[in-house]
Amino acid sequence: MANTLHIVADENIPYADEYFSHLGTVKKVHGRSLCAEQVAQADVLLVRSVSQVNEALLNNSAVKFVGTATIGVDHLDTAYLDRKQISWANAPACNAHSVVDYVFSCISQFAGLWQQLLMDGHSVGIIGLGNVGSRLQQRLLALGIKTKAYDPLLSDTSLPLDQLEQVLACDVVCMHAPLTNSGPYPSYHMIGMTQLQQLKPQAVLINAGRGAVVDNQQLLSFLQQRPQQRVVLDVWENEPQIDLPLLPAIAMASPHIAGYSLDGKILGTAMIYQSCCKALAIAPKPLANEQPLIPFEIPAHLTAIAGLSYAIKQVYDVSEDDRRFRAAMTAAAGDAALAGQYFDELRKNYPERREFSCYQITNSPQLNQQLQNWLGASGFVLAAN
Ligand SMILES: NC(=O)C1=CN([C@@H]2O[C@H](COP(=O)(O)OP(=O)(O)OC[C@H]3O[C@@H](n4cnc5c(N)ncnc54)[C@H](O)[C@@H]3O)[C@@H](O)[C@H]2O)C=CC1
Ligand SMILES: O=C(O)C(=O)[C@H](O)COP(=O)(O)O
Repeated sequence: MANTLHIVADENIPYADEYFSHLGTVKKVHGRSLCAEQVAQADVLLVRSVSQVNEALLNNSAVKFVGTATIGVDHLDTAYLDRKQISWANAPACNAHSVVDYVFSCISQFAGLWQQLLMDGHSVGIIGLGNVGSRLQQRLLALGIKTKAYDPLLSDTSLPLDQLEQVLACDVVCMHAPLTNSGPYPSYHMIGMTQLQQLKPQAVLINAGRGAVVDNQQLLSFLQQRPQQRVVLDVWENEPQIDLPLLPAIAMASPHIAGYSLDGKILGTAMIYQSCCKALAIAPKPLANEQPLIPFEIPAHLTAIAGLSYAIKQVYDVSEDDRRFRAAMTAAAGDAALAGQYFDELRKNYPERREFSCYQITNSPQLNQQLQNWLGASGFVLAAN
């Protein structure tokens, strides 16, 4: 079967040619406007979260494998795919550390927040303790920060789980639940006015899961009543045409890029390549992806908290995402279609961002012990003494 497949791939899947071209022809498409005609002749379909993969798209095609280079699968009608015996795969955890880096960068944006979490016993609540939530929890616990976690679908975890009310009462509340509309705990609009009112007034709410897990209209009403509440949104209802009046009320805003580290994206491609080869019984070709560590220094005079914030902001400053996003939305001047176009363009042209684990702090032996410990716990690589 090798070299004969018709592969249709979202143009925003990095290294699709490098991975897939030995299997056949790779045709690039615009993911958001993908239509049935474009997949009619395809054997393999490779998508991102912006393509709805369902009966309407695949009914007249011979697609045998669908791969999504993402963690989330809410854009796939997996029941349909299973019924039609079309193999499919996502890329679990591919960009999970990227999302955790995003949360760390957000925490660094709020003056005094690291101090409160690291020194004053403040806590982080996590909604959805899967691949992202559990990695976030591990890094926070390694820093000595208290966490609470709500995940009603997990029965087996070594750490105790909490009620939603307890998680909402934390000082930082991070949402990492997938978007689901069915089952015993559908997440669609699970955070509405009632839950928002349970937040502490000084708390920070971060949604880096899926937009519609938070009811955006109720969020806007809530923020009109409580404008000082700090809310971070990476994901929005009805992307790319977000509710523009909500934006000024949001403390830190980004266009669904929490998982957009280069490392997470490449891993997503590699994972669906492996799954595709397995599903079609093709031997995968070995592809080296070893990247050297990036050397990085921290001014040795900094206190531990200042040093941690410095390191995070130097390698990934989410306020730059916020600035670009607001500028683009302002330039759209209330034109919803244009705003949607700019939202997608920001994502398509996202600057290269590497994960914390790609950076080696070369002068770490000269830093104070507390800072060394915190940098290591945050995911940075420390140079040997
Ligand atoms: N903003 C971004 O760029 C990114 C967003 N995501 C989103 O984050 C979500 C989570 O990613 P992973 O942790 O890798 O997924 P996962 O599938 O490993 O874990 C999700 C966890 O959420 C739990 N969950 C399901 N419904 C819930 C509910 N109603 N309340 C609380 N918990 C619930 C599940 O039991 C599971 O443990 C993805 O589904 C995706 O939608 C993922 C990557 C990047
Ligand atoms: O992996 C996921 O799930 C995500 O949310 C991705 O970061 C989404 O990226 P796109 O597929 O929308 O480019």
